[in-house]
Amino acid sequence: MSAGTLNISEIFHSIQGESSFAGWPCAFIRLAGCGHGCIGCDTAYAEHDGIKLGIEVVVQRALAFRAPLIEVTGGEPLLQPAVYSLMRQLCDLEQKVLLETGGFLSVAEVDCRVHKIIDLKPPSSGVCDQNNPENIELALAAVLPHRQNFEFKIVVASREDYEWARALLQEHGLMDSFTIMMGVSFGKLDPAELAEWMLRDRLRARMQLQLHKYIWDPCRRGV
Ligand SMILES: C[S@@+](CC[C@H](N)C(=O)[O-])C[C@H]1O[C@@H](n2cnc3c(N)ncnc32)[C@H](O)[C@@H]1O
Ligand SMILES: Nc1nc2[nH]cc(C(=O)O)c2c(=O)[nH]1
Ligand code: SF4
Ligand SMILES: [Mg+2]
Repeated sequence: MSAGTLNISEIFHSIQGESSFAGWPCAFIRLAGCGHGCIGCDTAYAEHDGIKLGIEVVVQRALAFRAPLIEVTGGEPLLQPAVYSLMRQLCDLEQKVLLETGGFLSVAEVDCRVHKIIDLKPPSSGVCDQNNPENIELALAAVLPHRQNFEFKIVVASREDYEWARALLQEHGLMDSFTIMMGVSFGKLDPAELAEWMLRDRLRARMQLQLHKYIWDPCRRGV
């Protein structure tokens, strides 16, 4: 693909279902392709090739929704070199840009204005050993105001995952400095269980449910 082209799975307008921005109307740019292979990924369809679009077309289609947020997600967006220019151009156009990334690639080259929502994959994902430690280092080294553009998300499917997450968060002191979102792997863990674990431990983290899966059919694409 040429430097200014992106492989796009879908561009859609929905209610932001995840992260500390949940509930806001949001334009989504879902890039195609990943290959990371998380067990339980709910977006396997994005693995397959999408349509090739120039950055300027992607920008115009996203802006056309006139939403307060634009989220770049996937698949794994950071696998495509042109995504960095896309996010920079959206920021230059005064857009509030969110990035959803799987945590295995460094966010070092992402524009500091982008709000980075970085997954920390737990043992049940099967890719726990591929979490990139540089992303925690970058977050801890960041100074205000850019430090507030780091957010971490952990999607748990078991008590083992939860205890792994609690230990990791405590080891790096992440709960003292960053928004930590914790959610359940959809249908695999009762949200009430996670809630009770978090309350009992007085975990300084925020629980999320994937709002869009309660508004629409949980398997529906484009929402
Ligand atoms: C589909 S991924 C795409 C962006 C990026 N590849 C990543 O993993 O963050 C977006 C978010 O959906 C979450 N997710 C994927 N499958 C899920 C599931 N079955 N239940 C709950 N969240 C899920 C991921 O953990 C991630 O936070
Ligand atoms: N409504 C809605 N909100 C989302 N937040 C993150 C999503 C994702 O798939 O990255 C997502 C999604 O797929 N839909
Ligand atoms: S990194 Fe994200 S898109 Fe890729 S398999 Fe994992 S959850 Fe799915
Ligand atoms: Mg999704």
